[in-house]
Amino acid sequence: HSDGGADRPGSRCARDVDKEDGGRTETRPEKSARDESDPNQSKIPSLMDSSDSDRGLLSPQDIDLGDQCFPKPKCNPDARFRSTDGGCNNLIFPVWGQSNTASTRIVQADYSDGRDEPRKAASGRDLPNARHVRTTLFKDMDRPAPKHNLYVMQFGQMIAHDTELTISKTSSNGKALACCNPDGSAPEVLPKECLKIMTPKDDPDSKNRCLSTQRASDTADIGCQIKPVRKRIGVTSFIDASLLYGSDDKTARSLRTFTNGRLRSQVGEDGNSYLPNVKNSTQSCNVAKDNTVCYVSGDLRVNQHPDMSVQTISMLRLHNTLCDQLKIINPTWNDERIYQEARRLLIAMYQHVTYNEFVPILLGKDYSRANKLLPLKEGYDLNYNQFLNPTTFTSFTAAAFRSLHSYIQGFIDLVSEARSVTSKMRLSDFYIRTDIVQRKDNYDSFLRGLLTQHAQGQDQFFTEEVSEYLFRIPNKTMGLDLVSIDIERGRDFGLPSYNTYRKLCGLREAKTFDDLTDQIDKKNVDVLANLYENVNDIDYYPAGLLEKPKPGAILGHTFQCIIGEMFFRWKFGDRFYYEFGNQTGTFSSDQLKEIRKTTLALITCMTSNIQTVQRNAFDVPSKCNQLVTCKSIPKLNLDAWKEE
Ligand code: HEM
Ligand SMILES: [Ca+2]
Repeated sequence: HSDGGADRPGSRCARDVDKEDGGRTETRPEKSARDESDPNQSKIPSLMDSSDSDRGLLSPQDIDLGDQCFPKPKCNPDARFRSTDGGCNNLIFPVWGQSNTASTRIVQADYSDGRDEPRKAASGRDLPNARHVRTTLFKDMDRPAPKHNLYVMQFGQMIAHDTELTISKTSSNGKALACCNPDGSAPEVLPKECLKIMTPKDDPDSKNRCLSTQRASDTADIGCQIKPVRKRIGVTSFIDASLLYGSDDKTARSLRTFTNGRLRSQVGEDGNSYLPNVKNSTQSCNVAKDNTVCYVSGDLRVNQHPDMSVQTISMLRLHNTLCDQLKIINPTWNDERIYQEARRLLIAMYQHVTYNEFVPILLGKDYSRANKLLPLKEGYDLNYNQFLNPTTFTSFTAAAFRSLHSYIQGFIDLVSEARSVTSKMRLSDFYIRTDIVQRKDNYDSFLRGLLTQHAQGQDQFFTEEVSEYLFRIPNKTMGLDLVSIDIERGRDFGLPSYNTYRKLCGLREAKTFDDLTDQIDKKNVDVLANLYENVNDIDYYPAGLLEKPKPGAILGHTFQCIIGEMFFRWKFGDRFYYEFGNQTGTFSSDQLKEIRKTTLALITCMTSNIQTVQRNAFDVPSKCNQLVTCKSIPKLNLDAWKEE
């Protein structure tokens, strides 16, 4: 394949707007794309005309219905730092975004019994088998993203883990619930707390293979009788690095050294620092010995695969580096002060990369700008909105954001400083086995791989490493199917059908299958018409994935709209968002100026031994995005943190 048009040898490189001239030059590579006529410019729901009540937005009372299931925390309105569990971020609705509460919705749930039973077809029959939908529509094809690297995937997964953790249902005696037999076969009768993902009977390859997993725990499981149920959420909703620091005080304390603000770490053979080891590796990782390397951090998914660990270790090193620098600048600061200041700065840097570099890739730069998602170039943003609920909502987490599972590569490159691939790692050989991360210089090689290897494209193809071999254990040939889980998870979460999201996002309601061809290729519409009885039956996740990407974006209309809405709420609904003025957590204007220098390239250089990096660290290196030395990447001057 070839790279994106602007990168062709001989063509002039488009000037990089944000990182080189402060955004004042308006010559953008997407300009021609933007000019293509798009009759349905999508807007995020929060910015749409609120008099258009037919779109199905949940009423304000319904939005915080879940709050009544949880005690209100007592708040200190003057606190300068975020709480660990996210509570009290909103001083009127202090439960919003707090961990161990419930996720919210923006449209009404669709459960067949109005309470918690998965949706049915309009006819009253069962919806099509999720595995059948998956194998029909979402096969494996090597179609790399033209320009974006695997870091886009990895950074996205970090945000996913930062903002949502589904809690699994347990059996009625509170014990862990097994949905499949130990040998991987399907039980005679599936427990009712399990997702109904069956292998079709006529599928010879997967006879009696069990693809089920637990349903998500909800408010009824903790004795709160609201209807429809809300799904529980195990982490803080905010983009606040809870995956590094923890989402509750006990976890947060267990990760600290209580000396000079630093987080606990272990030193690898190469003399660099890594996340600390979990006590019994065999319980948390798929390894034979208790002392094998296997990590702990603020989120228990840290060992899901090596790149997830690498990403979290990068955050750990950033925190500890900031602590060391702040200590030198302010020698009198105690442990608590350094910890909180470093945490606050790290979150600000991470939010800046998120809104300045990551969000425009997903949603398109023009769309991001038009919907107020891009950071300001200077000065404070004064648009904190205390009535905007930042709690992670279900259509985002159970459908739209998961579509990035399409970006996953099945074989992960380890790459040398000269940018040659030194080895390829099969993803399913390393699920929950991260002990290779700190062998030799693998950490740097994984990181260079994230920077250099193309992601898979955002399309209807998924690597079988996730759709056939998810969590495959060594020596076993089969695994789970993440895409079937995603489809069935949407039903578990009570997501209404695709048509609801079309309306919400300003598209015409489809009365017939043919009406879908405004967003979805006719060929795929025909497949949908074969799978589903009625146009109102179609699940949101598969249909959203089939939508044609919007100009300059990697997502189609309704995923752009839903993901846009979520990032809008995480920004304007987060009182501690780094650009806000007039808040208790506001940075000084000198500090804000420094924070805005942050780039993913800088963070990468600060947290590794990599010598060279491309400036646009979410794009593969190319003629227009050449490797430069880390020394030449602009740095933050922390003198702005010196206290008189
Ligand atoms: C190798 C990479 C990845 C693997 C192996 C992976 C695997 C998984 C698994 C096993 C789940 C739980 C599924 C369920 O039971 O419902 C999940 C959930 C999820 N994933 Fe991924 N994922 C990866 C990357 C990503 C990326 C790149 C994104 C987005 C940018 C993402 C977004 C999500 C979201 C939002 C959830 C729901 C979280 C929750 O509800 O707890 N994942 N993923
Ligand atoms: Ca969080």
